[in-house]
Amino acid sequence: MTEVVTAAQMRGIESAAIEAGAVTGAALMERAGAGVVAAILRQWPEAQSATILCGPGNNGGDGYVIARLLAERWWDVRVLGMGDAEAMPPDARANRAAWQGEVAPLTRANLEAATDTDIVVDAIFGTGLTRAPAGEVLSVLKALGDCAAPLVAVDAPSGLCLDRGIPLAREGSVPKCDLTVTFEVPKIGHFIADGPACCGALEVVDLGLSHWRGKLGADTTRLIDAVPMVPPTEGTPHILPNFRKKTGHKYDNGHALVVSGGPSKTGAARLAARAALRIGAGLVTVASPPTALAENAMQLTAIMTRRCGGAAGLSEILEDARFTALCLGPSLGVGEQTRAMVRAALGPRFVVLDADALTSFEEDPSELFEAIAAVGEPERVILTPHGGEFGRLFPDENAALDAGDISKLDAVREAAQRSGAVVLLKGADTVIASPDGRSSIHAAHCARSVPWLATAGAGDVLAGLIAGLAARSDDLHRAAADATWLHVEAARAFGPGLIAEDLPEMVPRVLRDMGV
Ligand SMILES: NC(=O)C1=CN([C@@H]2O[C@H](COP(=O)(O)OP(=O)(O)OC[C@H]3O[C@@H](n4cnc5c(N)ncnc54)[C@H](O)[C@@H]3O)[C@@H](O)[C@H]2O)[C@H](O)CC1
Ligand SMILES: [K+]
Repeated sequence: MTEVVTAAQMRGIESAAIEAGAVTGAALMERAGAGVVAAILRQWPEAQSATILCGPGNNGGDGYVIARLLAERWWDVRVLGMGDAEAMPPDARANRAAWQGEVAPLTRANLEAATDTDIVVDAIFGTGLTRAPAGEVLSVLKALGDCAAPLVAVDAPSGLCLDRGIPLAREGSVPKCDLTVTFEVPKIGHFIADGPACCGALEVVDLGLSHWRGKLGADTTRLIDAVPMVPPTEGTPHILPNFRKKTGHKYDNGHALVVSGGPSKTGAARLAARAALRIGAGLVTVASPPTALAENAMQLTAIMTRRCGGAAGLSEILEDARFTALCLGPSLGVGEQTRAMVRAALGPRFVVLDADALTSFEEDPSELFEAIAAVGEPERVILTPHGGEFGRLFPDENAALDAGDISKLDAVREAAQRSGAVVLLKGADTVIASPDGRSSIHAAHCARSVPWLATAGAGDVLAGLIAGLAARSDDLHRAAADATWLHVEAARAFGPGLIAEDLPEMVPRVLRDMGV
């Protein structure tokens, strides 16, 4: 998995390399600019003219490099520059001085006059954005949304906070780009909240700063799946998750238990159970209330059924230590009976709590967190809320997230600390955090965008995939990350028209295509 960093971490990586004498800032700026030019030429081979918008810092410096390199290829290049050249940082100033053409002021009027351009390059702000854009530059950022020409962002669409993935100024102030070319390592803001929609396609230029790799610390956020490097590497660069089953007995691949709701509320459990079996749990059993046993049994074959009378019945079933993972919550009903079942479920096995198992603790989330703490074994429980359920369990973190004070990543990290559980907050951007400090982000955007995955029952399937992978795993966070990736891959493999029932059926094809 690729690491993703904050703007501050990126500045640290860059300055450590320069201070160590491994590279000069000027050389980095040249590599950065050349990487953007290569990406533009690859994406728009017919283009011949560009308008480059350069800011007052090193992001602008990259812009002047891009202008020079495109002009050397006989492109018709126009530069709009911001700020006083003398006030720019040294490498940016040098590249501005090396630009032989004119630099017109970066104004909305000058941008709107540039109608005859094939490409617009946004090199206004990158990792150094410290405050909300205002005045003329804000006006320019808003006008960029109306540009007819393709828009390429250097490092970031200007105005986007690279830690939170939200605009630093008011809504509408971050241009929606067609391509964002970032450097060395992608940043968190490229993948969460509004980041993916503003960035468009994302490419990463390797600046050759290898010294930092593997040294960022265990709490560095991981990206589930990788974005293409520039130039593209051989083969598909995505992760090959831990999908291979163990050879041997079916019990060597674990036994997952999925708890069903009552009569006419049983479909969610069967969806989760089928997903768990397809992803490779050795055995899967649906624990069903006696009144729904016939309904479940009539619709299950490879999946077994067990009569389960409430919390006491569940405790009895779980005396069998061969159950290695449990999924509880989908269509279970909200109330004390579900709370009691959650208390019965927590123990020496992986437990996936979803849907009603979460909402049942809305009145007093601390009751759930105390029950999790009482298990005593770390990272045994995962909570898989959508946005609404997250707000019910973690109102403080949710309020700070809504206010834009913290990122989705930080909100989920705090939720993991508060609850003592792995927390997976669903969305087109899914964030997973563990109490041990690990965190992962998955962004289903651009080529991996699957709007048709927003369909009834898809969440039940995700819970089942996690339970199925956890049943034969010793790492719940990893199981959740792999399941999240597979869930999107299955939806991509099916395409539009998908319903939740299709998802487990696509798992074999995805596994086959991966060479599992
Ligand atoms: N990371 C790397 O390895 C490399 C990065 N490069 C590029 O450099 C920028 C970061 O440069 P920096 O000078 O630190 O910051 P910016 O250019 O993003 O902006 C700083 C500049 O802008 C002013 N400023 C900040 N916010 C505002 C605002 N709201 N309104 C007006 N002005 C603002 C601030 O005061 C500074 O003057 C990185 O993104 C890369 O593109 C290297 O070139 C290559 C290696
Ligand atoms: K930019």
